[in-house]
Amino acid sequence: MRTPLLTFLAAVVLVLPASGVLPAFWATLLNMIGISAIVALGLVVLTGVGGMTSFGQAAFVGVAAYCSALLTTRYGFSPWLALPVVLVVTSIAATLIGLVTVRLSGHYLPLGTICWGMAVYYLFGNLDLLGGFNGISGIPPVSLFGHPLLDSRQFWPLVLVMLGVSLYLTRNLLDSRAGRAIRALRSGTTAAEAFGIAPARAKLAVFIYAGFLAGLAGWLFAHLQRSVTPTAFSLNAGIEFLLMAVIGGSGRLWGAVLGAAIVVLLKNALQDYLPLLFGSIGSLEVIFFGVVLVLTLQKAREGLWPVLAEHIPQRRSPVDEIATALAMPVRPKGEGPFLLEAIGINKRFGGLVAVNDVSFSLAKGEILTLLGPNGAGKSTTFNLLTGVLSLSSGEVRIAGHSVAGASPSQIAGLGVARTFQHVKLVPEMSVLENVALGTHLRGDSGFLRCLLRLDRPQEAQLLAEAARAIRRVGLADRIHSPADSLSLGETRIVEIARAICLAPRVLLLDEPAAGLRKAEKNRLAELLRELRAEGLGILLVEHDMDFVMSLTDRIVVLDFGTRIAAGLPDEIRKNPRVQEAYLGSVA
Ligand SMILES: Nc1ncnc2c1ncn2[C@@H]1O[C@H](COP(=O)(O)OP(=O)(O)OP(=O)(O)O)[C@@H](O)[C@H]1O
Repeated sequence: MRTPLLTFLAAVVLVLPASGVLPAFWATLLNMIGISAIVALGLVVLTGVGGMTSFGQAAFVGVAAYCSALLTTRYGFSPWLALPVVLVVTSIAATLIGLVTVRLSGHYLPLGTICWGMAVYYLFGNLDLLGGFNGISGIPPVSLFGHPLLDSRQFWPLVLVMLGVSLYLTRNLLDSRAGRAIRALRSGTTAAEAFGIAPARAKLAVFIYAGFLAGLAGWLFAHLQRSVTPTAFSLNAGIEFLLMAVIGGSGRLWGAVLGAAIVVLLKNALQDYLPLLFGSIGSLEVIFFGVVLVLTLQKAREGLWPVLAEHIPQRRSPVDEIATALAMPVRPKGEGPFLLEAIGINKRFGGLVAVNDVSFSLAKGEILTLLGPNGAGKSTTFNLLTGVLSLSSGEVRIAGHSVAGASPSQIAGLGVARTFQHVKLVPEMSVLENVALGTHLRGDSGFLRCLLRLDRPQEAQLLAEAARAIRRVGLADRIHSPADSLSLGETRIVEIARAICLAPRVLLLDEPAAGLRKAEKNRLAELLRELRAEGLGILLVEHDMDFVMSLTDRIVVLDFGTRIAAGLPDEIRKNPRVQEAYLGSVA
């Protein structure tokens, strides 16, 4: 039922305008919706998924439109020949601007995009080569099979095909290893980096992709309008594009199309009717859009598409259970008897010494616990071992190799996986997708391969590996649940499954039993014993003494950042200094 209906609708949308039945005015509106939706799609990925708010996308549309206008009017290029040049030029412009922009964070990022959005607009208006504020006219039409697309009705199928291609590529991207990496960045970079994702590279790639889509839209715009002026690419236009993504649903593909349709149609209606009500006061629609934006953010924070999508049955592709297992990662061979060594490590925060000359080592097939009262320096030690914090002095060695100055991604690459005291999952991603982030370093499908869907065999392997880890930790019935629907205990277990997916040699678990019920703790202890038997070294921070004492091989106790004791569980239990500092305080 669904497929014939969709086919019928698609045929109507494609054929009706092109057949000439639809008035040219409506065909023009359809074209503007399609072109705007392509720009908004870029913003769906950049802002909605990647968390980078940009008010400046209209500048890239303008760069592309002016580039095509120049090439076709001055240098005799055909529009089709100009297209690849336009896309390359826009992507280069996005790379150069992106290199500066993606380093910004917080409110500096949107402010930065406003600045370069305005700068590019004034550049268009002031360059004689580009015709100043009069722009460039006489742009030739695009021809298809020898027929020039002179009329907006003839142009529509071209816009529709380009929109379809953009939707297809973007869908491929989001449903892939590269897409997961981008989605992980929205909840901060710490967890993403811990699994080998390089945030700066992922952000730049998204920025260029959004610029590329804006470039495609700019080319279409130039050859639909057949003239370009700076006004079409002003900051106002940039704000409208962002509005489309937000109103439609900034993280959703179809939200871009819905948002573009709403904003284009509303703008057209407002420009017709507001002057009748208020006289010819200019740009009143901007105020109206402001009100719509505030209402959307209050009533449907995720935009309107998710509200509609609730009524559309979701199709979920099953995990390919028989996908071949991933190869074990090739890592530098271990030197010496220990997987992990902390040698006299220190961390100072201003005048506070959080970790003071602490040393310990972790062997293969061993569980070592770091004990200590609140504020003793355990989490800081974890962050020093994993490269999240830099050492004030001392040395960390992984499998005998010093990791001085290494980033969290590089340390993860050496086989160190971790969980977090404050769970760091991506709330809107499913358990499967969250756990699959742990496989990131075990795949190599890049941005382009993912865009073109050439990553399918490897993607099936990555997802199958994630599904195996989820089954192993006992959460198979929650595999497709969104992470934000889980209990605290379940989220901790999901973090462990994600860590296992890295195929680690060293596993660092920060309070894994917090929030777990008795039966869940027993299952977790069983799992950790299994992992130890497989040769992993496990470093544990945990306050639950029964859990620790039944499981751990050795204990190191910290107090005020200093190591006050180390030994077997029984020795630690009897140590008076420990009882005073820690066990005494919890007894
Ligand atoms: N980024 C930071 N800047 C300044 N001080 C910090 C920072 N991170 C931790 N500290 C301080 O370092 C000390 C050790 O903190 P840490 O979180 O490592 O303790 P912990 O043993 O993990 O405690 P808990 O069990 O409560 O998590 C504390 O006094 C804390 O306030």
